Amino acid sequence: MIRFDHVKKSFGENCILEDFSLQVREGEFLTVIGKSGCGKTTMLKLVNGLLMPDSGQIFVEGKDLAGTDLVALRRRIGYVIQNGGIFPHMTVEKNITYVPVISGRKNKIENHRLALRLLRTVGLEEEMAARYPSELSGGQQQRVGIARALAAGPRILLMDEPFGALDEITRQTMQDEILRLQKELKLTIVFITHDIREAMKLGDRMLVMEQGKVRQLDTPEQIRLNPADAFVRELVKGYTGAALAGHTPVWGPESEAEPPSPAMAHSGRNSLWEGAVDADYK
Ligand SMILES: Nc1ncnc2c1ncn2[C@@H]1O[C@H](COP(=O)(O)OP(=O)(O)OP(=O)(O)O)[C@@H](O)[C@H]1O
Repeated sequence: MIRFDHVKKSFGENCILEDFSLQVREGEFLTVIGKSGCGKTTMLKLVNGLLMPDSGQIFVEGKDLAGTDLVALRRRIGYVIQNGGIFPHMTVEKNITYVPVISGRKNKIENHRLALRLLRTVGLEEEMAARYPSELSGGQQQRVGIARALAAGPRILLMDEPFGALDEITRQTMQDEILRLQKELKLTIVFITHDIREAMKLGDRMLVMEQGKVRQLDTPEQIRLNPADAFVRELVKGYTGAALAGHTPVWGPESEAEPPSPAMAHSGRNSLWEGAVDADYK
């Protein structure tokens, strides 16, 4: 479904991905974990053409992105970020139908029905369609973000720390919901997280990244049982320890657990994405 072939991506002098190769299978749930700044978001943005590689090739659904209409591609691929990335000045319904509308689907009755159906799909009441994002809880906003990403009927969903800002109970509910949606809609999902337990729970396979390189790509079970090196072992040790102690280690500001190294702590950089999303679809 997604293939990176020897991809290189730099920002100026700063090489972020070098000789990066990866295949994501159709219908797979791939979780991606690694230190802050190791290139996870860069990798994700390369999939929907928000960034282009310096060299190497990227294929989505078998097509080389180099020869693809990137605007059309972005509208076809669902994209969910922390806090949902929904537009505060639009009602929930307008948010959800945003991509269909800018893609030319102007029938108001059909769009209204679509919004109500998607609200039900993500477990929200239909009466929320008329509300503004400020009138929703964080978890509800995240659901609206997912509903919006699903509006164009994507086969691929890219999720960048979507549940990072949620409390533990809401986060677990959302994790179960996204697993249900993935099976129901047969989605291929690439999901970035800083939470090792989330990565283990959701992923059919897990990609552990370090400095723009694949450290290990395998099932959560194999990664737990056979960590490829000391870096992965450290990561898994955090998971096992936390599981025994009964809490989730989150490499973020809200974490009670120490991250494996200070650099592992999350920078919270995703908030920079807010407001940029509108442009991303155009
Ligand atoms: N548009 C840009 N211009 C210049 N440098 C960038 C740009 N986008 C990202 N970077 C740099 O590239 C590196 C990788 O960033 P990226 O966002 O991919 O990391 P990440 O692994 O997703 O981090 P985090 O977990 O903190 O979100 C960082 O050093 C970042 O500062």
